[in-house]
Amino acid sequence: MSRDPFGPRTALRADPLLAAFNAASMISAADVQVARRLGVLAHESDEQVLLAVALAVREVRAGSVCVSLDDVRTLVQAEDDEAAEDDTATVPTLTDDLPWPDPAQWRTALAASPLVASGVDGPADRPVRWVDGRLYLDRYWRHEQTVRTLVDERLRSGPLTVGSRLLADETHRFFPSPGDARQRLGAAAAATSRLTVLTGGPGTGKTTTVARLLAVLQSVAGPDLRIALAAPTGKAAARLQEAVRAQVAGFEDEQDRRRVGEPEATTIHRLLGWRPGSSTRFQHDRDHHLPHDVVIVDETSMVSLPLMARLLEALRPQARLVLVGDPDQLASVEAGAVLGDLVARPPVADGLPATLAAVVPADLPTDPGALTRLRSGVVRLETVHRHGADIGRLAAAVRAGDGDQVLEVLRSGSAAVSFVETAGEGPNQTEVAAVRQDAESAGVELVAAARAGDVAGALHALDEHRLLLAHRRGRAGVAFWAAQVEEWVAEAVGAAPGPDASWAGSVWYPGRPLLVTANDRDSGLYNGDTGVVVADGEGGVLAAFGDPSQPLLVRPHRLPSVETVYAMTVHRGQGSQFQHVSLVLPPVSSPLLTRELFYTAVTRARERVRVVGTEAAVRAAVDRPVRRASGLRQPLSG
Ligand SMILES: Nc1ncnc2c1ncn2[C@@H]1O[C@H](COP(=O)(O)OP(=O)(O)OP(=O)(O)O)[C@@H](O)[C@H]1O
Repeated sequence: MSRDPFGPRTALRADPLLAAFNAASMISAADVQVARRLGVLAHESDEQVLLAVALAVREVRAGSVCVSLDDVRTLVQAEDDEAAEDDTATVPTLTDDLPWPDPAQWRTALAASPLVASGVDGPADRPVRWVDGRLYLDRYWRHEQTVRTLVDERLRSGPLTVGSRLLADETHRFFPSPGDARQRLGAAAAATSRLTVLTGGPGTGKTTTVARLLAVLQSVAGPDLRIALAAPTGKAAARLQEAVRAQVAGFEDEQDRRRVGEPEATTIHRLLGWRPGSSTRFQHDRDHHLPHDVVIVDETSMVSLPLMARLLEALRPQARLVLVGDPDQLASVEAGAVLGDLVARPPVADGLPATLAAVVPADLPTDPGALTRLRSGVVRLETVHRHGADIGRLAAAVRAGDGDQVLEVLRSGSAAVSFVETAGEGPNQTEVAAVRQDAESAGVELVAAARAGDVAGALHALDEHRLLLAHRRGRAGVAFWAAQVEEWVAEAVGAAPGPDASWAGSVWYPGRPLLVTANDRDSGLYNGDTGVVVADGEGGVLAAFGDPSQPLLVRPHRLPSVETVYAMTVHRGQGSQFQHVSLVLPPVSSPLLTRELFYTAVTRARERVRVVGTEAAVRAAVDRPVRRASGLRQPLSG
């Protein structure tokens, strides 16, 4: 990539080695500055060391916990990089042409540097740490060590005592059918282990398992267990609470309903006692434990390494922790992919399969991989209960990284999955016709319901079709496409019978789809919530959010900051589902085009997903799993 030598992305006065990597976009000017400043403080001027530090800073910015020198030449990801927000950013591909230091010399220089603490037991006061071929900013090393140590302690601490017979009866009572084996196993694991990781794709019954698990736990280890439900975002917490309460209300036995009550869910930050002004210190910490006996976290894929470290520290050692999520989705915006790491790491304890064999012997997995993961407390739900087998097949092929299979499903002519194969990198007007049709018909329905004051109808119409993009800006970004959809809808609504001209010019026009962009406790709205402006029947308007059967209604002047949402990024869509999804892929060169992005996007669809782009873009996405470097997946040497 050519670079303006005086532009803001160019590091001035950089040493030749750092300058070469900066010029190739492998490290930013800010990465170079941090490395240089640390070098000055520690009296380190060896350019090889400073380059490694700059790469470590860059990697944390891109979501990794450390930089692995073995993999560094193939590093290409810039998942949530500021620079990658618009679609002019490209994947750096020049890695082999760069003046890489000799690997052996590089390692020797790092191990001997006064800037670097070498090994697990190296000095505690150095800003950078070198362990098993990985270089960490020391703060991230400490977060990782906290997670490793506390997770291992939980897994090694032996089973919790509960009556095996009662547990077997209760798991079978709540998960009665033969097809519920994994859900039974998950519930039994959560009752006996201090750490359970419950994973599965969309619609595999994770939330259902959580709700029934609450009843099982109260029955076998209660009755008055203090249980916390939490999620990384306010929106995810609100959804969890709603889904769990709906499940509990459906329990047949009144005693079960009473035992579980009406659980509240909150954000992890609020659970830990967030202190305004500090993102790292909480009221509950290693010295002031949470009072809960059970903590269940949903959407754990979005939890960063630092936050997971704080949560683990704040738990009482004897409490049960259940982490629920889909590790194949996009990881947290901040560094780390803890859920994925916990699923992939080698087991540190043996006991759980034997404990569970005494409770649910017929439900133990026979597949060796699943049995190995069970030793780390991991139970994966595999059966998809929602309809949409073709979307499931597509998602499975994406997870498996099988580009041929992905294209076969996309081209299969299925009613649920379609592929608009574009001639160029962006779709032309003809290629975009089907997206336009869906966006228009959803928009017309939305406006009609909103004008009629039909809140439930408007909220249903809001989730009818969603256009998802990788980028915020640029030709393949949200800003461009949202304006396009708004224009289409305005034209379609203008042509529809009976438009109501009295709203013309108002920003609060009925049918305006809203995205909340800040948390607001007063109104009960969270960053990421979507809603719609509806007529109140008295000449005014209300904004409606949430569950169509129990909507939250807010007067416009009480709203926190909102945007119009005719399209959104896949990141924004994470945690939500829509009837129909259209995904417009960015160019092959986009660093955001990854397997996780593609998987997250297609699994947002309940009924139908349409992918718009080139075959090359589909293959590139499937071939590029985001590799967030971390040491959690490897055992420590010595
Ligand atoms: N054992 C089961 N038998 C039959 N239906 C089930 C079972 N478990 C869950 N379901 C149903 O499957 C659907 C999806 O379940 P649930 O919402 O719990 O999945 P999930 O994994 O949490 O999905 P998502 O991640 O999309 O929120 C629900 O309609 C639920 O009632």
